[in-house]
Amino acid sequence: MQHVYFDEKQSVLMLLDQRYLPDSEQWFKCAGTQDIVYALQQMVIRGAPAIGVTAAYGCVLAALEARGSSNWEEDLEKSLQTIEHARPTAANLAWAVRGMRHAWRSGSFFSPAQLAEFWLPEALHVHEEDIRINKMIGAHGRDLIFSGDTVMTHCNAGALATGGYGTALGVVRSAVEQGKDIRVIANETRPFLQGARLTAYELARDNIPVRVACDNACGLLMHKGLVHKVVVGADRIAANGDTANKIGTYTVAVMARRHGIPFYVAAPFSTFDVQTSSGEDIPIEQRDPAEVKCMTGQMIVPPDVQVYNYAFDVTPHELITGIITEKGVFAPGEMA
Ligand SMILES: CSC[C@@H](O)[C@@H](O)C(=O)COP(=O)(O)O
Repeated sequence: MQHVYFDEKQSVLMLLDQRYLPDSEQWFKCAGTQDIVYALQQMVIRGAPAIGVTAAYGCVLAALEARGSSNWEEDLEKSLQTIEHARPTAANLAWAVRGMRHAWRSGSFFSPAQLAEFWLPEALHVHEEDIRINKMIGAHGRDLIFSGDTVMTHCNAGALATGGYGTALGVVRSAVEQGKDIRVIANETRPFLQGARLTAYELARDNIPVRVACDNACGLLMHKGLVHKVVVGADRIAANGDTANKIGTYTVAVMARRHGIPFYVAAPFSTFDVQTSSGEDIPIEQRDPAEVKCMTGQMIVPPDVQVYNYAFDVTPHELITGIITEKGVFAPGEMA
C-alpha cells in the first residue's frame, strides 16, 4: 500500500488522509513545514514509524522553504524543531529529525536548495528502510503465530502506521504469506477508531479475515477462548521494556496476563528510547477533548462535562511476553 510519496515534480509530500478512511480515499498535500505539522497533529498520518517517515520528508520541505532566507540555517533549524515537537510520545519522530540533522551537520552545504537535494534521497532511504525493517519484524514474529490462531491487536500498527507493511500487522501478514490460517480481532480503539477504521480497512483489502470488537469486549473474548495471541505496536519503549502504545493497550495486556495469553509488542529499534529508564518518564500526549466528546459529527457527552483524552498508556514490561524487532525477539529490557 503506497500511502506516502514525495512528488518531485511539484515538490510536495502526498499523504493518504487517514481521517477519512475507510469512507473515502482522499489525498492531503504537504508543501511546507506548517502542512507537515498540521498533518501530524491532526492525524492525517499517524503511527510511530509513519510519523518518522513523514518527518524525514518534512525536513526536505523545510529546506526548500528556507530558500531565499538570508539566515537560512537558523530558519531551517527552527522548522526542524517545530516538526520534532509536533507530537510528544512517538520516539520515531525525534529519531528521524535527529538523523536528518546529523546528516546535514556532517556535511557542508552552501544553500538550502543544495541541502534539499541531498536530503531527498536520505528521506527516501528512511522510508525504504522502514518497509524493509517491517518485513524483518514480520519474519521474526511469524514463528510465534500458529495456523488456526486468532490474533488480537489494538489501534493500527499496519501499513498505514508505517512506511508500508506494518509492525504488528507485518507479523500477521508474514504468517499469512507462509500459508498459515490466521484471523484477527481488531479492537475498535476509541476515540480515533484506528482499529475499526484503519486496521479493518487494510486487512480486508488484503483478504485477511478480520473482525472488529468494541474495546470493552476484550475481557469477554479472552474468557471465551477466542483470542490466542495479542500483538500490538509501540510508540516508545523505555530502557526497562515498559512500552507506550495507544490508550487501552495496558488494559489488553492485563487481560491477556489474566487469561494466560502471550502478549507481544512488535516495533523497530527506532522506537526504543534507552535514555528513558522506565515508562514513568515517557511523555503521554493529551489530545483535544472534542475527540472524546464528539463522534461522527454528533456530541455524545454533555457540553459542560469534562473528559480525559490521554492518547497513550504504558504497559509495564512484566506484562510483555516478548518484543519482536528487526533483530529478533527479545525479552523486555534485554536491549538496554
Ligand atoms: C506501528 S504503529 C505503533 C503505534 O504507533 C500505534 O499502535 C499507535 O499507538 C498509534 O497512535 P496514533 O495516535 O494513531 O499515532
